[in-house]
Amino acid sequence: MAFLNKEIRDGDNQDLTEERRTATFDTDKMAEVIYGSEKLARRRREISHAVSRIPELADSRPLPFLDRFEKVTEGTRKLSVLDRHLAELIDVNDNGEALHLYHEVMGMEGHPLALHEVMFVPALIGQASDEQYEKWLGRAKRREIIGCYAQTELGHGSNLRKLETTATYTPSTQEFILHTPTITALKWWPGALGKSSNYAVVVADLIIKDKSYGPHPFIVQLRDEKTHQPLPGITVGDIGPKMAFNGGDNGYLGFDNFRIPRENLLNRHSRVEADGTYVRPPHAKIGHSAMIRVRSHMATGQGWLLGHALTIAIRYSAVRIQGFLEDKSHEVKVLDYQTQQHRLFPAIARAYAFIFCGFETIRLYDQLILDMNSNGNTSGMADLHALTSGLKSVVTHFVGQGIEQARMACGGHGYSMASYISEIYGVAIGGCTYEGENMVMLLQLARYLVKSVELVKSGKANQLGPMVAYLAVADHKVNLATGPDSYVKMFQYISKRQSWKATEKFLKFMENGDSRDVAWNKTAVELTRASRLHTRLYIMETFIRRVESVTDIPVKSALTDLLNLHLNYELLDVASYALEDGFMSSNQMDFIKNQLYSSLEKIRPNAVSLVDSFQFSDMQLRSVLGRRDGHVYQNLFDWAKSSPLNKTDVLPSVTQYLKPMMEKAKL
Ligand SMILES: CC/C=C\C/C=C\C/C=C\C/C=C\C/C=C\C/C=C\CCCCC(=O)SCCNC(=O)CCNC(=O)[C@H](O)C(C)(C)COP(=O)(O)OP(=O)(O)OC[C@H]1O[C@@H](n2cnc3c(N)ncnc32)[C@H](O)[C@@H]1OP(=O)(O)O
Ligand SMILES: Cc1cc2nc3c(=O)[nH]c(=O)nc-3n(C[C@H](O)[C@H](O)[C@H](O)COP(=O)(O)OP(=O)(O)OC[C@H]3O[C@@H](n4cnc5c(N)ncnc54)[C@H](O)[C@@H]3O)c2cc1C
Repeated sequence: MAFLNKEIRDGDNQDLTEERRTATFDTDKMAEVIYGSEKLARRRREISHAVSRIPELADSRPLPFLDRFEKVTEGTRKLSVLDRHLAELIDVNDNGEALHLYHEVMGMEGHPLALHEVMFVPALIGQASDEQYEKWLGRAKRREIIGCYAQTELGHGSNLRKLETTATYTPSTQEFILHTPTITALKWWPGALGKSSNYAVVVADLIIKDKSYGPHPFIVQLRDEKTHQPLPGITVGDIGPKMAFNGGDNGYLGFDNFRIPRENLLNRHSRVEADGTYVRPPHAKIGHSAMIRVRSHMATGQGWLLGHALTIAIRYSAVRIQGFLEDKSHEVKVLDYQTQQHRLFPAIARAYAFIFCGFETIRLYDQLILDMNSNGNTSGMADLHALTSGLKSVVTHFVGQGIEQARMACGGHGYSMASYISEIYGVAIGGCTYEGENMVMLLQLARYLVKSVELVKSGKANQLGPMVAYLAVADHKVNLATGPDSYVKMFQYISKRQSWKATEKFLKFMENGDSRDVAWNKTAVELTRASRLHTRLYIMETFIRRVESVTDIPVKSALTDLLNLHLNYELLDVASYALEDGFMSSNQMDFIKNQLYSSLEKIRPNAVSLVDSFQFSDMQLRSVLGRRDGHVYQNLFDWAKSSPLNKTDVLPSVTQYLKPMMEKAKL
């Protein structure tokens, strides 16, 4: 018999199988929606299956038991095995397949190529001229060279204009001299810089004839291509252990008057002529394109990370039996508790929402690149910068929260590395910092919102882009019972009110004599609130659009339940903004709460199937609690027994220190 949930197998934990039997939709069809196409969803399954038949690609031991050195070695070993099998496993020209293969095999703890694919190659694609393409891109794509993206310094990350590494042009030799003038100018943090990369895109302050032209990207060789030794004038190394990503070698880098040829300034958009004449780019911030790209991809990537943690927590919650409801002779699955559902189901809805929203943002990014490359049109940059700044901040924050709730939802075992949730958490919350610290990026979006409100105030509402048009719309009372559009209208009211209030507060400080920067700082918390609300509205709208476009009726129906939960949960979370001026009534508040509780009940039978639809393999999850077959307890015991501490019954530390202490106490 064919089941709708495709994870059902003989011999699985019965409680989990029972959950899977109640699915109202086909999990393969849901996976098509999650991954955007039938082909990618199917290929993911095929690739996972093919990987499982190559024993060398398996982790040699559970990763939590490896020390840092072993993690780096293990990641590199697997990369070399992958390299031999790449063409048989995937279509190497298909990014979706490649991304899945790397996640499956390499996990999320970092590896030598992590930044090569994510930033080095994209920076070349976005910033290199045709000649530079010719010289570097092929080599990079074939991985003859391995690169990273070295921008952040020990003393500066957020404020790019103050990067201290200099690239001084010398017309007599037609070279740039890269130099690290102070300790704070050391590049610090770049992924895969410390030990793996032999090249980097280095962002440095361009100086010509004593004049600074601000940060520019240069391609720089760091190590000898044969020996891998750092070149003379280069100091490079690993920055040490981190909260997560410990299979990766985030690094430091210093230059001692290191010379590179003039052609190494990535000069698709701006260049320096032989005589030192500077040719400006068409848009001042076009050099930031590699960052915009990663920010555009983050919502989807982070949604998947949240999906990992929830797959573990939901499956485990169906297997974990504890406490009673009505029948005192049978303990229940912890998934039956309303508090457990409230902890986990809204996060499932967010994971789906972030993935869908991310796809839409990636399309906007791809369109911008097309426009820039085909006709030099950079007009979409400001909009996309504002949007992705807000999105990366809101999504990473909520994903962190959601993963932490997933951990707590697994009780004591969630705290064990056997759950693997702490690793997922460490990786995900890195996103709150990298690609722009969240507060800093929220304030970037706020600049855009304030400007938009100022346009409306000065009678130029017709110049507003579509995403902020609501800032000029007159207020109307909303009947929430009429469906998703009414929730959007209520959210628009809240978001608009906050943007206006924050802008007016900011303007008032200036009227009272504060400088723009001081007034901005005094309003900053209110401004970040406006940015969050605007971004949550965008996420809500994209979720609605995606669900409306689904054609498979059972899938659409299950997604509609998730969407309704999302709408009610989101509105409840921000209701105080509309309650304080009476725009929302207390009856409406009760309505939202009741809708939310009834959504939890509706979703309950599909909970396991909604996370199964992510189709993460056991290898990818690396979690004893989240195993597909639900056989948690025996495997937890086996996992614990494999701890290196259990190799002997009596540890040398006991013999050497503990026993003498105990013996002394006896005297
Ligand atoms: C294919 C897969 C891709 C990605 C993977 C995605 C997700 C991963 C998900 C899961 C992870 C799983 C595994 C992880 C594996 C690997 C890890 C992956 C990636 C890690 C990479 C990390 C790399 C880095 O962190 S690189 C360093 C990043 N650094 C920053 O982001 C610095 C932040 N600061 C800034 O960007 C700028 O300083 C600033 C934007 C804050 C200000 O810029 P600037 O000083 O230049 O501007 P101002 O003068 O203040 O403003 C003038 C106006 O210019 C506007 N502006 C600024 N920037 C832009 C822009 N880019 N475009 C357009 N306009 C811009 C600004 O708003 C001002 O406008 P106004 O009109 O005057 O208001
Ligand atoms: C896992 C990881 C991977 C990374 N990979 C790379 C990489 O590959 N390449 C690379 O170049 N870099 C990388 N980075 C560095 C990262 O991009 C920076 O750390 C990040 O941009 C934050 O900058 P910062 O460290 O200077 O933070 P800071 O700016 O020092 O932040 C400290 C505090 O100051 C606040 N703050 C700073 N400025 C303002 C402001 N104007 N207004 C209000 N508050 C402010 C922040 O909100 C924060 O609370 C990585 C970082 C991590 C954690």
